[in-house]
Amino acid sequence: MTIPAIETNRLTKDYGDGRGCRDVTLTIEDGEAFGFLGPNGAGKSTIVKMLTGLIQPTSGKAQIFGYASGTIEARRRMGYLPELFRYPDWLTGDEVLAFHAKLCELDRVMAKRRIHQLLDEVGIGSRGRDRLKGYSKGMQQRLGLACALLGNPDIVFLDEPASALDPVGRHEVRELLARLRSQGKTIFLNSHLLEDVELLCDKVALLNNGKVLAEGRVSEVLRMQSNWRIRVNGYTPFALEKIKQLLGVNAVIQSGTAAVDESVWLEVELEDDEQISLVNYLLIELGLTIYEVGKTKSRLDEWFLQAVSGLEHRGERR
Ligand SMILES: Nc1ncnc2c1ncn2[C@@H]1O[C@H](COP(=O)(O)OP(=O)(O)OP(=O)(O)O)[C@@H](O)[C@H]1O
Repeated sequence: MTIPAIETNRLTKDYGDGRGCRDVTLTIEDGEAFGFLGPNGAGKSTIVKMLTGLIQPTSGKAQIFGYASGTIEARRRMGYLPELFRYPDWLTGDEVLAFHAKLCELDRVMAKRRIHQLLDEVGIGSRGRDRLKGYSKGMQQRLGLACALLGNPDIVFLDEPASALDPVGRHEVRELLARLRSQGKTIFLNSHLLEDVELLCDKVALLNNGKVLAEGRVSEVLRMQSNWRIRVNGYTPFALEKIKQLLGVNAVIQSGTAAVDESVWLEVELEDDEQISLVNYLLIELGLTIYEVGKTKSRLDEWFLQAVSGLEHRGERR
């Protein structure tokens, strides 16, 4: 049996007034990409800090590849990009990385090679020779990511790695994380960018008020919902009835007014993605013209919103 990359058992941090997190039990296997979701203040960073050994749990246990979190053996296996960090702005990117290379005990030749390679991978390149005071927020974030990867860790903890990035930077980080995943690294990703989590992660857990509210494999969560928007011309209520009849109650039109010869949007909730080709076929058979077909939005969004809707949560919207 292989040892899980991360295992927690009733992990608890009590900051007083019910803040922190309670009884969090998780298992993340070696090589899995895990997305940790939750509203602001849910306790995500608190858990990452306990897993990386930056703070001590009030009770419960956490292990990294079988080693107690916070021990040198556990820390040797991990890289960490904190949510909020600041390097001295008089240093250059190269110098920040060289300092971290010393902390990782890389020898000089290896350090030089790794620094060069990582600066390229995170898109900083030759600007590694510039002082940080000239870096944008996005560049500082990429440098943080390079620091986290310097020691070639088996697990990377990433707390909002794309928060300061523009869409291009976000796309690049997504690609970088996908590469890490294909190299067999374990990724623990705290993120509010659900689309990124949906694309990258194997498993997700949703934290609310310090407790795990729901968890599962992303493929299972996504299989639960399949919402599509279809822009059609020639829609009639008869078409809707026919689709409902043939596909069952899960196919519903949520919006769209009947207006022959004008295009309208149909919102269709299906049992699974496989049904969309049948819906398209039926619409064409019924004489409608299809202009556009697409999923409504990140479906992890819907899972998240449904799971937390109606629940109280601390944080900004109290
Ligand atoms: N050092 C601390 N002392 C006291 N309370 C704290 C401390 N750190 C965090 N908290 C509280 O614990 C709760 C969880 O905070 P945490 O930062 O872990 O949430 P989060 O899910 O990471 O939020 P966000 O998505 O906004 O980053 C919050 O109510 C926060 O105010």
